[in-house]
Amino acid sequence: MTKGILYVVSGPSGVGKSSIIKNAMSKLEGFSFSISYTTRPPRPGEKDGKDYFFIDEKTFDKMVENDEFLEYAEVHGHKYGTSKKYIKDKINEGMNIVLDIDVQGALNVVKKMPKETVLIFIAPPSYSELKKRLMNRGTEKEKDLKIRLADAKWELSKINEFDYLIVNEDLNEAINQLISIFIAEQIKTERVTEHLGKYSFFKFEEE
Ligand SMILES: Nc1nc2c(ncn2[C@@H]2O[C@H](COP(=O)(O)OP(=O)(O)O)[C@@H](O)[C@H]2O)c(=O)[nH]1
Ligand SMILES: Nc1ncnc2c1ncn2[C@@H]1O[C@H](COP(=O)(O)OP(=O)(O)O)[C@@H](O)[C@H]1O
Repeated sequence: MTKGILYVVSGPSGVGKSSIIKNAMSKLEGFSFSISYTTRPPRPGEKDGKDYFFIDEKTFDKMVENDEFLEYAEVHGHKYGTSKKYIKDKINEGMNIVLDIDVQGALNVVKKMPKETVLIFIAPPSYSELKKRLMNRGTEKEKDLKIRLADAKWELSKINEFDYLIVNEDLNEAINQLISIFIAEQIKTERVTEHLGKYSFFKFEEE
């Protein structure tokens, strides 16, 4: 069975990660989104089990204790974690997984699963545009907005550790670029040659 690929998408808050991922995934089959656990309160319109699994601090700490996270981190003042079981099961079933996690989480995932992981960074065209998008989204209070913008500086300093960089200026172009990465990674020679059993050309036989 062909193993799935772990596509890890990171970038500052408000850059457009969710918008790009949702759109790209709606156009492809064989991709599954990893729903994280978080202690952050839900925003209006967010649903438990769809956007996140919303849990309290005690439950989160218990999950850490039970080693249930592939990675977890504190981001913008709240805790977030990726389910280890979900990732391992899906990858082994051959499903491609998309993660929307922060930079610390991304760098931890690639350490744990280097062969399966592809790191994709989404950057804003400018810092002022990032600020504008976050303000327009209107989901954060002044204090949380400031934290997210301050954290963006550190996140942007880690771009060079990523395999791909998408600058989200035009949303449609960014979506197409993400889809291109998804597809190109599937046909990398090293991945394809591992699973050539069904193709006869590899045996150089005359038909
Ligand atoms: N390390 C880690 N980061 C996560 C996880 N889930 C979400 N995040 C990140 O946490 C940050 C905050 O996410 P969220 O609260 O949805 O706010 P938003 O980025 O402003 O939409 C983002 O950078 C997410 O990518 C996770 O399981 N692990
Ligand atoms: N290319 C773009 N141009 C203008 N606005 C955008 C673009 N991409 C996303 N947005 C808007 O920016 C805001 C933040 O996007 P979102 O997907 O929530 O970001 P993230 O998941 O990275 O926090 C949303 O209001 C979204 O509609």
